[in-house]
Formats: sequence, C-alpha cells, structure tokens
Amino acid sequence: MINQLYDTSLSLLTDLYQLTMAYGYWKSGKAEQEAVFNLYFRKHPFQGGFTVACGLSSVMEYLEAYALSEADLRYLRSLTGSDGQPLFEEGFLEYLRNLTFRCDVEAVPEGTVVFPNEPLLRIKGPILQCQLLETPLLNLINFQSLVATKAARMRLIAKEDSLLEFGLRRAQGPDGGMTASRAAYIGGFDATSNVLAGKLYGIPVKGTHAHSWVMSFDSELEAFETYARAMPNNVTLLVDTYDSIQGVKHAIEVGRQLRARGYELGGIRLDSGDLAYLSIEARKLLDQAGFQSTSIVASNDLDEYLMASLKTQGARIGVWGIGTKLVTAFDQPALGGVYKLAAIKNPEGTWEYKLKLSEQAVKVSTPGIQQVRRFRDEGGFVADMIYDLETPPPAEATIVDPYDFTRRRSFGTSVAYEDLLVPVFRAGQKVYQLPSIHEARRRVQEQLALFHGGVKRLVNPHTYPVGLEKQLFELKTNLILSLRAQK
Ligand SMILES: Nc1ncnc2c1ncn2[C@@H]1O[C@H](COP(=O)(O)OP(=O)(O)OP(=O)(O)O)[C@@H](O)[C@H]1O
Ligand SMILES: O=P(O)(O)OC[C@H]1O[C@H](OP(=O)(O)OP(=O)(O)O)[C@H](O)[C@@H]1O
Ligand SMILES: O=C(O)c1cccnc1
Repeated sequence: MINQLYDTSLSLLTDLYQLTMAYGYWKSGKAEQEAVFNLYFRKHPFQGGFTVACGLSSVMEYLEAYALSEADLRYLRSLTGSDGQPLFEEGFLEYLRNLTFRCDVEAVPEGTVVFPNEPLLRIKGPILQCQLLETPLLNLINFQSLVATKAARMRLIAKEDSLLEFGLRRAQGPDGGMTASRAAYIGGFDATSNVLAGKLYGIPVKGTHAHSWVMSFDSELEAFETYARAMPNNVTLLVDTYDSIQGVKHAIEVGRQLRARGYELGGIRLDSGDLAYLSIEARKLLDQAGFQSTSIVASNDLDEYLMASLKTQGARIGVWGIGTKLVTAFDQPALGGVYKLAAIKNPEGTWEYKLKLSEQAVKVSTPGIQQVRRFRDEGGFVADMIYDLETPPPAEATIVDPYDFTRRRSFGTSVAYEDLLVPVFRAGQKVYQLPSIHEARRRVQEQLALFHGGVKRLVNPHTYPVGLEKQLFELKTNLILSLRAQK
C-alpha cells in the first residue's frame, strides 16, 4: 500500500540505530546468527478492552519489496561519524547490497482481535535482518491497528447504522489518510469519502456536499434543486447552512420534485446544532411528507462516546459521518506496540531465551518462540494462552496470569481452540494468501461477536483472560530470577 504511494525504495524507512546495530552485528560476525523477535503491545488503546490487529497487508508488501537500492547505498556511504570519516565501511555496504530478505514470519490475520502481550507478529531469521525491520514493522502495524480498533468501537455503538469515514482532510498527511481509510474500513466502516482509497483498495466511496455549494447560490432551495438536477441518483442534501429545520423543508420540496422524475431523495445531512433534537424533528418532517426511506446523516466532531450519547437521547440518525476523531485516533494518537528479542540461537544450535528486565512487571518481556491459542466454548471465546513452541502445552493445558501467579485455569482436551499466528513467510518466500480487505473486515465482526459484551464496553471494560502456559510462565520466572541474581 505505501509502495503505491511513494515511488522510491522504502528499505531505509527505519531508525538509524537499526543500521548502526546491523553494522555492529556484521563487524563482529554475528550478522547471520538466528534470532526471534515478537511484536506486541502492552495496553489496549482508548482504555478499551480489545484491539484489532491490522497492517499485515502493508507488512507483506514491504517485505516482498525489501532490497536496498543503489541510491540507498549511496546515501549510507555519505554518512559520517564524529571524526568526519564514513560511518559504514564498504564491505558492509556490499553486504547490504546483496541482502535478500530470508526470514520466517508468522502473524495473526488482519482483523483478528488481540490482547496485551500477545505477539501480533513473530519473526525468525538472521539477527541483522530482524533488527533492521523493527521500525518499519512497528510503523506499519501500530497505526493501522489503532485506527481499526477505533473504527470497531464505533461499529459496536452504531450497530446496524451506516458508518462513513470523512477524515482525509484532517489526517496525518497523505499516508496517514490512506492507511486510516483502509484501517477504518477493516474496523467496520461501510465507505470512505477518500477517492484514492476507493480506487486503490476497493473501498466503497460515498459523500454528500459541502456548505460552499449552498453558499454559492442565492438561495438554499436553488442550490438543492441544482444539485438534484445534476445528479438525481445520488442526492444527500446538507441542510444546516442557514437553518436546519427550514433546510429539511427545502430538502422535502426537492424530494417531491425528484420523485416526480422517478428518483428518490437519498438523505439529508445535519452538521451542527443539537443533533438529537434536530434528527428527531427532521425524521418527523420527512416521515409526514412520505420520505420514510430518506436517511439522516449526522456529522460534526463525532466519536464513539457522542454516538452512544446521541443514541441514548433517541436521536434518529441512520448514517454517521466521522472524520477527525477516527483518523487521528484523537484520544490516543499512538498504539504502544513494541518489538522485543525473545530468543537467539547459540553456536551449538540451541535456542537461548532472552528477556528484558524492568522495574515494572508489565514491561518485563516474555521469552520464547511464541504462539497464541484461543480457547472457546459454546458461548464464545473464553481465554487465550501464550505458549512456547519448543515446550508445547500438555494435553491438559494450564494458563497462569503473569501478574498474579495464583490465578490459573486449565483446559482439557475437549476444549476447542484456534492458534492465532499463521505462517506468512518461509525463508523470505511468501507462503500466505492474504485475505481481501472485505474478508478482513468480516473477520473483525465474526471475532467480536464471540467475545463477552463486557470486553466490548466503552467504559471500564472487563479484562479478557490471557495467560502464559504454565511451562512458559515457569521458564520466564526462572530466567528473571537468574538475571536478577547476575546483577
Ligand atoms: N444532542 C447532543 N448531545 C451531545 N453532543 C452533541 C449533541 N448535538 C451535537 N453535539 C456535539 O456537540 C459538539 C458541538 O456542536 P455545535 O453544533 O454546538 O457546535 P459547532 O460545531 O461549533 O456548530 P456550528 O458549526 O454551528 O458552529 C459537536 O461535537 C457535536 O457533535
Ligand atoms: O467533524 P469530522 O468528524 O472531522 O467530520 C468531517 C467534517 O468535515 C466537514 O466539515 P469541516 O470540518 O471541514 O468544516 P465545518 O466544521 O466548518 O463544517 C464535514 O462537514 C464534517 O463536519
Ligand atoms: O461527503 C461529505 O459529506 C463529506 C466528506 C468529507 C468531509 N466531510 C463531509
């Protein structure tokens, strides 16, 4: 997706320190040492109870195209250190020139509902390659998962109503706008006003008109009539330029004219004032005039909380146009996804598990070659288990709450489950058929339907249980103890 927007190699879309570490690995003969990194986040955004994984499509595109161009190498050759000498020696640049992506990647499919500490993506391969990819992988997954989550929260409140994404003008630049349109659609929006996103990603495009259209005529009625004549098969009229109620009456007049010509008034849009009161009044006027199927679109700085409030107030809004608060993820503009080394293969060919210590328990990383198992019963999903592939769970698996080891649950052999991470690349070759954007969108709704309502509430959501498989928990505890003893 980003490759389509930028006519340049994106292989330097990384932080300089990834390259200085890569150089260090190369210099010290460690470049090819096999390593495993996990990409995960520690806390749900928006004080919510779930997160929607999104961005794998961009990751796949990025990795498939991964190769440093001659221009990239020339730029790296121009970088100098504090003594004015080149930062990187020629042999390293030659190594980079010949570098081809050779890692194994596993990831959760786009649209999967995920929880803190669960790997959304795991990468295994030469440590130099895994290291270079930290920044682009986080960049591609953090923002898209954030916006998909915001959109999914809005979908939960909207229920059967239509959701239109209007954010391009307020988005964080062209790429922010494009990725947000895609992630919003996956998260549950029905359409976007962003025409390039429609063209490139196959998202339905929809829209109304702006106040300037009305203001450019001598009267609102004339503006509405002219618009309806120009495009009788796509008429949604913005009624609030002067007086919303009068605007609805003008729209009804134009609706009658349309009907006489064999067309229907699609909708009216309210963009200011008391949206509850105005939508209720507009609905009455439209219904009384025989326009029951004309929809009421509302916009104006909406978010999931305002939508919930408007619904409680009995607002008769059937279509929600949402921009700024969605595409900028206004109340939490970043997902804190991280990328941590979890294992490294020693020269004897065995895995050495790695862990990052922290004073804060939540920041201590989990070692191992991780997979996530999601258990379900007739009622839906019940718990997730993070386990280590090198020490697979026994038939009767036990999960331990990593922050309270006394809290445990066991799952017998009859409990159904799904392992979430699927193979995406093997030795750098794509082995995954990426589902379409429409399938990813469906997956969000299918997944959400199987979680308890408490996990999905906006305020003080229930914490869905995610535990470490008992052996992994013990391995982690022992590693922490031995690292603390070494200090
Ligand atoms: N019934 C309502 N309950 C809660 N919030 C509402 C309601 N109606 C509108 N809002 C929200 O209140 C905020 C302010 O809307 P309002 O139309 O008063 O201001 P405005 O955007 O400055 O309007 P104008 O464009 O006329 O200057 C918007 O975010 C809007 O979505
Ligand atoms: O409010 P958002 O969720 O971002 O939705 C997009 C907004 O963009 C448009 O107006 P714009 O904000 O450009 O001008 P206005 O506020 O003066 O109507 C539109 O009328 C919406 O209000
Ligand atoms: O089509 C619309 O009504 C629209 C599009 C972008 C932003 N605000 C509104």
